[in-house]
Amino acid sequence: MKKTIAALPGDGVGPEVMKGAVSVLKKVAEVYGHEFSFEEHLIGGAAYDEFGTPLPDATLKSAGNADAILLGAVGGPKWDSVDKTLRPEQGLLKIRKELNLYANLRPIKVFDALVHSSPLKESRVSGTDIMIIRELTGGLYFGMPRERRDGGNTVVDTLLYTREEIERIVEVGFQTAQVRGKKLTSVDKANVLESSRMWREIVDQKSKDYPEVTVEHALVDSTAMKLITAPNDFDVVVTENLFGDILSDEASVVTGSLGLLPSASLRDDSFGLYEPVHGSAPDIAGQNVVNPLAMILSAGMMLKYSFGMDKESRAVEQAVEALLADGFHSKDLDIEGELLSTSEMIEKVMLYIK
Ligand SMILES: NC(=O)C1=CN([C@@H]2O[C@H](COP(=O)(O)OP(=O)(O)OC[C@H]3O[C@@H](n4cnc5c(N)ncnc54)[C@H](O)[C@@H]3O)[C@@H](O)[C@H]2O)C=CC1
Ligand SMILES: CC(C)CC(=O)C(=O)O
Ligand SMILES: [Mg+2]
Repeated sequence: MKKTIAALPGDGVGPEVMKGAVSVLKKVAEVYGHEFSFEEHLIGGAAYDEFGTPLPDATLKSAGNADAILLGAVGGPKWDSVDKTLRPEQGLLKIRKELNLYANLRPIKVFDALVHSSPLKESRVSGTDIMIIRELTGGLYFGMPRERRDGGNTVVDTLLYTREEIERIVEVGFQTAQVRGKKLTSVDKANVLESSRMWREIVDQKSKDYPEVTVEHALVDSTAMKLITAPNDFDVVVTENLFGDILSDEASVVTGSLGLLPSASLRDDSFGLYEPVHGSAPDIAGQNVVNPLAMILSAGMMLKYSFGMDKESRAVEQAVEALLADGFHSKDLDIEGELLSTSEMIEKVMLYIK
């Protein structure tokens, strides 16, 4: 199969991990007889430095015309004083919104080789396999107004959702639960927030269409605790933008490292944007120590969700699983075995692709 992939490395560790995704995909193409071409474009702070905007029109246009998008990460202290509308993170929010990528899938899977490395009890984390489905184009990150008033002494952010926005993400939650363990945990703050109360109503209405799915409503604060104390109790979690952002970083503790979590941002066709859950990690950027596996696993998700290449996607996941089982690891992973640099990890994944 021939596919064009937009590669947007971004800032900080973004370019380092992007090299991993591109190299591994080239290896997959060679082994499985595909033709992948990569078009690289600037986004985030790198784009701001070059063009004065974190999402140049050319980047948006070619990314939108590609078969799928890979994105590294954006942001960093270098752009702290940039006007708020031009900050690197605004480029990321805008590409998600413009391309209508409203469903963010964040698998939280504990690899057998890493159950010891989790700071949590081994018996708790073993076998954990959660799919967090985060609404990605609404809520607090997008609602207007968002401003300072009264000479800067009052601030406003707006949590706004339409019924349609909630319905479509809740539908993704039910459909995912239907083909997985048939359990859906809907996470909200319905004891306080009006948006959460409507969210609950919609989940209850939709549950009538999915009688086989067991639905549980949970408040976000106690869910944050249970994700750590009983991660195995969760299967599919559906939640709004901010809660999903926070809970997924938290859930990375269960897996052993934030550097292991991939994500897919999808809409209703097969098009998608694939990026690690982590950010630009400026504290370790340029040191060849960042864990490239979250980005590589995101490329693996792209093969499955955008290209329908299930066996190729499995090959990527199995390569990662096998090299970890053999003890090869980056600095963030606390396991026995051989410590590798980022570029050595990438080479190793390529060798394990079968
Ligand atoms: N999708 C994106 O582009 C995102 C961008 N950001 C931006 O990234 C910048 C830094 O944000 P932080 O809060 O520090 O979050 P971060 O996710 O970049 O880093 C948090 C901590 O985890 C470590 N870490 C992250 N990824 C790692 C990996 N693959 N391997 C090893 N260690 C890893 C970092 O070194 C750091 O200590 C900010 O400008 C923020 O806005 C944050 C989250 C997502
Ligand atoms: C710009 C932020 C919303 C990025 C982030 O933290 C995320 O999507 O996980
Ligand atoms: Mg985040």
